[in-house]
Amino acid sequence: MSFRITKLDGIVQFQITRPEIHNAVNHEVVDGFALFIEQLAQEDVQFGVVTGEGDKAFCSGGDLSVFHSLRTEQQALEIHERMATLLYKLATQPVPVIALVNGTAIGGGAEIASACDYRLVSQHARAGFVQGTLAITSGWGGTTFLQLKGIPYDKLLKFTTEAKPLPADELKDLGWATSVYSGDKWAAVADFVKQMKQLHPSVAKSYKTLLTTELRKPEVYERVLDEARMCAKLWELDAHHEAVDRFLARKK
Ligand SMILES: CC[C@H](C(=O)O)C(=O)SCCNC(=O)CCNC(=O)[C@H](O)C(C)(C)COP(=O)(O)OP(=O)(O)OC[C@H]1O[C@@H](n2cnc3c(N)ncnc32)[C@H](O)[C@@H]1OP(=O)(O)O
Repeated sequence: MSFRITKLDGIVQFQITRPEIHNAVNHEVVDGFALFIEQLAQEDVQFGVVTGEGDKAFCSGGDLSVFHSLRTEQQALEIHERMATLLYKLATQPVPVIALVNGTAIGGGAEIASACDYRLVSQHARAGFVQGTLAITSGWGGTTFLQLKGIPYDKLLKFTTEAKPLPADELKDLGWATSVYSGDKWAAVADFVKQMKQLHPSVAKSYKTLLTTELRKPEVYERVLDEARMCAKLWELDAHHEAVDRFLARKK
């Protein structure tokens, strides 16, 4: 199985369990995300956590060996619209979700973390929208989420266009990392939620609902779908397919 969902003490955890390929997202992980979002709707759930197995990678984005078989704009649009819709649902459902960025978060992996409410980033982790190195753009809503969450326009434009992973301290300066931790990731989560968990679950859910009023407007979901459409349009071009070919052939 490419993911694991566990529930303990009011916290539902979603872990990508593909450490051998830096927790890249395949179709099974996408299906797992849909299940995770369903489980967040249970009455006794206070927080969600998304993380990657191991200590090297949170998620390295779409699995290039799987998604490389998608050649046309229409073929790419299907998976991008599905993932963008799931991340929009994650961002707008009432339960606060923590991205426990235990390692490299790049491409769609950085978009997944961007859709979460908090980003708890390991001191050794790096994160970036590297899609540009493959001649495409973010396609799962990540840029829209970050703009709506208040990352300054010029900083966000540079962060996306440079397509370069940043270290934890720069992610904090950017306003992407909520906080930076060192040591055990689960202890970091426990410490982060300690005070909030002492209050009635309705408090955290109500404040998230209040603060996502803008995000929940229909025109924002349309913007997220436009982001998927933009990526799919670039996906079809030779520049993208040649870049992925180079990545997959680099060790041969
Ligand atoms: C809208 C989202 C968008 C989309 O899906 O359309 C994307 O997310 S595009 C994909 C963006 N992600 C990438 O471009 C990352 C590609 N991977 C890397 O740059 C590196 O693997 C890195 C930096 C994650 C780790 O580098 P390192 O040198 O430490 O390790 P290796 O490169 O040797 O990786 C080990 C092993 O994992 C495979 N791998 C890693 N990431 C992916 C991936 N995203 N898809 C498929 N396979 C991946 C890598 O090929 C190695 O496999 P091996 O068989 O050992 O060569």
